[in-house]
Amino acid sequence: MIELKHINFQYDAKTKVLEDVNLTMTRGDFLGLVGPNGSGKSTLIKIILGLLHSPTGEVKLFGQPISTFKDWSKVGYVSQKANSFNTGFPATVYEVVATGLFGKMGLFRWIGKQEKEQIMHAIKLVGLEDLAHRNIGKLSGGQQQRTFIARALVSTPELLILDEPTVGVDADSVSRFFDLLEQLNQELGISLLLVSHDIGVITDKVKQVACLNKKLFFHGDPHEFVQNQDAILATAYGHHVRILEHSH
Ligand SMILES: Nc1ncnc2c1ncn2[C@@H]1O[C@H](COP(=O)(O)OP(=O)(O)OP(=O)(O)O)[C@@H](O)[C@H]1O
Repeated sequence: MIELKHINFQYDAKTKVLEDVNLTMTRGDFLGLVGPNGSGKSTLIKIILGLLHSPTGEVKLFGQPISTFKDWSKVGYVSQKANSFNTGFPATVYEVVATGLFGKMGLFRWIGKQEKEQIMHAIKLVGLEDLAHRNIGKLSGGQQQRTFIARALVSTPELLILDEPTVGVDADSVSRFFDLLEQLNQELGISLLLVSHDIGVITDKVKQVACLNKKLFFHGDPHEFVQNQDAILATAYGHHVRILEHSH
C-alpha cells in the first residue's frame, strides 16, 4: 500500500525534519505512527499524500510512484484539524459527508439516488444516522470526528490515513472511535495508518507500530515495542517515557 525508501525532508536549509526514513505498509495493516511533538509525523503523511516531496529516495502508493499516482479515491484522509469546528458552520452531517464525493464526481454534478445511498451508508457505518440532518456545529467533538471519517469513507477508500484524530475528544468517544477503526479494518478490510501521541492506547489496538523522531526508531509488532519500550523511547524521545499496556 505504502512504500517509502530513503526519505529525507527539510523545510529550511538548517533543520532536518526527516532523515533516511524507510517504511512499508502492507494491505490489511493497521499501522500506528507515534512520535513526540515535532518529530515529523505530519510531514511524513504529507509526503505520502504527495503534498510535499522528498528530494531523495522514492514514495510508492499501491505499487505506483507517487509522481504518476492518480487513483486518489483509493485513499481517504482525515486531518488533525478536522474536528476544530466553528459551532456556527452552516452544514449538516449529510452535507459534510457528501463533499467527500466531489473529488470523484466533480463539484457540480447532481447527487443522484446512488450517491445518496452511498452517503447514508457511510453515515450509518460511523453510527450517526440519527444525527444525519443535524448541523455539524451542534455535535460533540467525537461526533464531529465520526462525521469526518464518514466523509473519508464515502468514496470507499482502500487506505485510510488519520492524523491525530482523537485530539480534543473525550475518553469514552476515543474508546468507541477505536472500536470503529477496528471494525473498518477487520470487517471492511480497509488498511489504516493512524498518527497518534497516545502510545498507550495505540499499542493496544494496532497491528504494527512505527516510532518516528526524525529517523524511524522502530517498526514492528506492538508487543515487541512495549517490551523494548525503555530502550526505544530513550533513544527516540531522549528521555524516560513509559507506556502502560492496557490489559483489555
Ligand atoms: N510549513 C512548515 N514550515 C517550516 N517548518 C515546519 C513546517 N511544518 C512543520 N515544520 C517543522 O517541522 C518539524 C516537524 O513537524 P511535523 O508537523 O511534521 O511534526 P509532528 O510530529 O506532526 O508534530 P505534532 O505531533 O506536534 O503534530 C517541526 O519542527 C515543525 O516545527
